[in-house]
Amino acid sequence: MVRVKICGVTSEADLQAVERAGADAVGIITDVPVDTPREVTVEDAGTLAAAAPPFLTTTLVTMPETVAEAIATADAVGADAVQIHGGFDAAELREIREAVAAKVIAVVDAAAPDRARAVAPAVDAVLMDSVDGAGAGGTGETHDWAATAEVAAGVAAPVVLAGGLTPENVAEAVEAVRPFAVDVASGVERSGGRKDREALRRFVANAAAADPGEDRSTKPEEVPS
Ligand SMILES: O=C(O)c1ccccc1NCC(=O)[C@H](O)[C@H](O)COP(=O)(O)O
Repeated sequence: MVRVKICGVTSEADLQAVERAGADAVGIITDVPVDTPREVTVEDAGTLAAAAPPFLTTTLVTMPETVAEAIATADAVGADAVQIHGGFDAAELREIREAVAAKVIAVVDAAAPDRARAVAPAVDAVLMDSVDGAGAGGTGETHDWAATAEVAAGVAAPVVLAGGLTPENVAEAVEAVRPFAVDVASGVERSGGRKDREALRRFVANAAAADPGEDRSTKPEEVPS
């Protein structure tokens, strides 16, 4: 069953709505050098992460300039996972992963899928996204799902599909890519940074309906090169 992460929650009311809609994970965005209505302060990110109900995985989404900054922000927020935007190489991501008490998710520009193959062994998951020139997400743009499907089938790490997903296209995306999880920010909003309850419910239901229930919780030990 494909997992669902809802990204860019800015209030406790939306956090509860995400959980009630049946999502598996929630993204809390802080310390990003771009203008987005989904960003909260580091302090508020920590408060939101602490307020999440049990069994809803909290994910810090951030764009650090250095390894030290990534570790400091992860420690300050205390989320279950940390999603790292930026051009960190495998060694740097491994250093972050060894230092933080959280799963590490590397964001990869879907237009440059070779980086996914390079960093996958160093992280807990790879998130293939349609990023902007600064490496930020939340663009609302889809990308080449066939190329991302090749990544999902070919790397050992779980692959998360993001970029331009909506309640209307998520089923087609799941069928095309067969990802471990799907992730959405702008596609389930009523206005910037505020989630739409009905869109959340339809997104989760449509993603689940598209998944045949095949077990992708583990990857084969041998993967094609
Ligand atoms: O959503 C943002 O505004 C954002 C800004 C800076 C860094 C990351 C950001 N979002 C990260 C996510 O995980 C989004 O869910 C992902 O990029 C998909 O966004 P969308 O295309 O709007 O569904």
